[in-house]
Amino acid sequence: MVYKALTIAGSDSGGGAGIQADLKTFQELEVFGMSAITAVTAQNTLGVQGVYPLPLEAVAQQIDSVVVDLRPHAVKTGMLFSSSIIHLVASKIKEHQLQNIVVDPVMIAKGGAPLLQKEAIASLKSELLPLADVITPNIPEAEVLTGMEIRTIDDRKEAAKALHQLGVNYVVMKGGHGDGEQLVDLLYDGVRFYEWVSPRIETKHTHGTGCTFAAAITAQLAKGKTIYEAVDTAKQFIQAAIEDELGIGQGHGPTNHWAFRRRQR
Ligand SMILES: Nc1ncnc2c1ncn2[C@@H]1O[C@H](COP(=O)(O)OP(=O)(O)OP(=O)(O)O)[C@@H](O)[C@H]1O
Ligand SMILES: Cc1ncc(CO)c(N)n1
Repeated sequence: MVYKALTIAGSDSGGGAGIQADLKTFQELEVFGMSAITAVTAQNTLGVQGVYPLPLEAVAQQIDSVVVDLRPHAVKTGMLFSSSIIHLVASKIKEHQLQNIVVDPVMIAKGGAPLLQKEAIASLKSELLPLADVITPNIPEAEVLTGMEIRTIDDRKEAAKALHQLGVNYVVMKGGHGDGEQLVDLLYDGVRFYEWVSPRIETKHTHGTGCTFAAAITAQLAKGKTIYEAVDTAKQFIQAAIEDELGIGQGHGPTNHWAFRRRQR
């Protein structure tokens, strides 16, 4: 059986985040990766130098082309940029009855460059989240989506419940932006909370951690793994990718997408 996953996201010319991180991660986890590019960014480890959204027609056609011929087992969304792209992606998910939808609600790049227009947040909540099986916000994204201030682990749990209420089946709240030496990632399935606690790795090379983590979840769901198994593997994947740093670029470098595979030997 060949498992297939589609990423609908922005291109990161620097190769560490966006479409490139997703495809590399799918490949490393032995899932055939396909893409529909929403925007091209000129980007490197120092920041985002340019953002060029594609015409809606180009985004629609890429999704149609992939789906009618190569039907994916799972779909990940990343940088969607505008409310019109969000509207389009939501209608394509419905039209093609796509399954295992993982929404990474990408809003800003590490250096602060906006990857989602402010006015698109309402469409993200009302149009895309009700179709999502999984959402993978970091803490600032969860704050924007819920309007809540998140300080404690209990706050994170309240926010996860609020996101679940918007129609998402599984909320995976990433803990990279928390403070303290321990990192806590949470999974909420509407009934129970599951936690992954790990030591914070001291490094500046964390460009694309969020994309890579969500892509690993998507790849595992494509293979039919449960959400718990998918998050567990994604956690090991990102841990290895941060630990075995490549140390490339002058700024916040990319993670190491082949580290997890090498450790399996
Ligand atoms: N310094 C770190 N040490 C260990 N794990 C980390 C570190 N930073 C992030 N992670 C892990 O990486 C994953 C992504 O988390 P994070 O909250 O950084 O996502 P993000 O902010 O969306 O990333 P980005 O926007 O850079 O793509 C989580 O599983 C998190 O626990
Ligand atoms: C294209 C793209 N998507 C997502 C992110 C978030 O890391 C980024 N920096 N660039």
